[in-house]
Amino acid sequence: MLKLRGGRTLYYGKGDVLSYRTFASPLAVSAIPESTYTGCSNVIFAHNIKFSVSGESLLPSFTEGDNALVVATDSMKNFILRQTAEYEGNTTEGLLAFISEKFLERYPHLDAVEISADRIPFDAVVVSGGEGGFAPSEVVYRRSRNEHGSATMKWQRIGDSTELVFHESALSHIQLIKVHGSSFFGFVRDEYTTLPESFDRPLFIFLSISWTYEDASNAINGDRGRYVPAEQVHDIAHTVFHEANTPSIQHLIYKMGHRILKLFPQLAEVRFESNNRTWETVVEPAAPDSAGVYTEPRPPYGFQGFTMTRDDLQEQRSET
Ligand SMILES: O=c1[nH]c(=O)c2[nH]c(=O)[nH]c2[nH]1
Repeated sequence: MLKLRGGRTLYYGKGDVLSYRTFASPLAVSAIPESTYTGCSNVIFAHNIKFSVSGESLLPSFTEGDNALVVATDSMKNFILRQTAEYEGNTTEGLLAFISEKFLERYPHLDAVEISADRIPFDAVVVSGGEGGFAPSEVVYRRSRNEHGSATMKWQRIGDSTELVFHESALSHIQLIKVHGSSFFGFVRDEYTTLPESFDRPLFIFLSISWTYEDASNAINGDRGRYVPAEQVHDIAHTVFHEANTPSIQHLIYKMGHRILKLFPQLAEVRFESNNRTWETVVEPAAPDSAGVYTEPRPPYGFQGFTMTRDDLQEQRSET
C-alpha cells in the first residue's frame, strides 16, 4: 500500500465483496497446443473482490476520529457492485482497472487503491441436445470448486492521472499427483541425511503460479488478443508434469515457467510457489504400475519458490 509522508502506511476497505455479474462480453483467446481452452462466454462473470483505499486526507480519521472524508466501506461495496454492471469488457483485470479508475475519479481526495479479485468459477452443465448429442447449456451453470484465476492491482494518483503501480495475475491452490515418473536422487548425503534416494516416486505437489505482463493493457483489454487465461496456464502445468520425468520439484517448476514464457511473449515474469506433499508409502508397489498404498504425509512439508523472466529464455538450457 501507498506510504504517506513520513513513511506511514494507512488503508481501509472491504473484503469478500461477492459480485455475480451476468452476460459480460465473451472472451476469445488464441489456442495453444497444451489446452482446449479458447475463451469464455462470460454468461456468469463472478468475483470475490477485496478493495482498499489510502490517502493523506484520511490521516485525521485515524488520529482525530474525524470522519468527514471517510467513504464508508459499505458505500465502497455498493460502488463496486453497481459499477460492475457498467463494465463492458471481458477480463478480471479489466474489471479491477475499471472499478479503480472510476473510484479515484469519483473521490478525488483519495490517493490510491489496492484491489484484488478471485474469479468464482461456474461451468456450463452438459445437456442432451435431443438427437443423441450433448452440448453445454447456455442457461444452467454449476458452481465449481476448482482452481481459478485471480488478479491484484495497485493504482495511484500521480498529478492529474491515475497510474497502475503494480499488477499480478495468478492461479493458486493447484494440487497435482503424478503416480510415477518422478525422481529425487543425487542430493547431499551427510550425517543428517535419512531420506533414501528415489528413482520413481509418486509426486504430489501444491502449486501457485503468478504472472506479470510486459504491458498491462493486454490483461485489462481482452480484445487485444494477448490475454493469458489462467485456464491455459493450468493446462501448461498439467502437460509439463505429464511429459517430463523430473529429478526434483525445483526443476519441474523451472520447466513449467520456461514453457509459459515461451508460449506467451506478452509476459515479463512468471513466479512459482510449490509445496511437496508427496504421500507417505505404506505398501510399496512391486512395479511402477502395480498396486501401492499411500497415506497423507506427516508434517513438516518442503517448499520451493522461483521467479523467471524473459532472460531465462535466452540462456541455453535443455528445454523444449
Ligand atoms: O523435489 C524435491 N526437492 C527437494 O529439495 C526435496 N527435499 C526432500 O526431502 N524431498 C525433495 N523433493
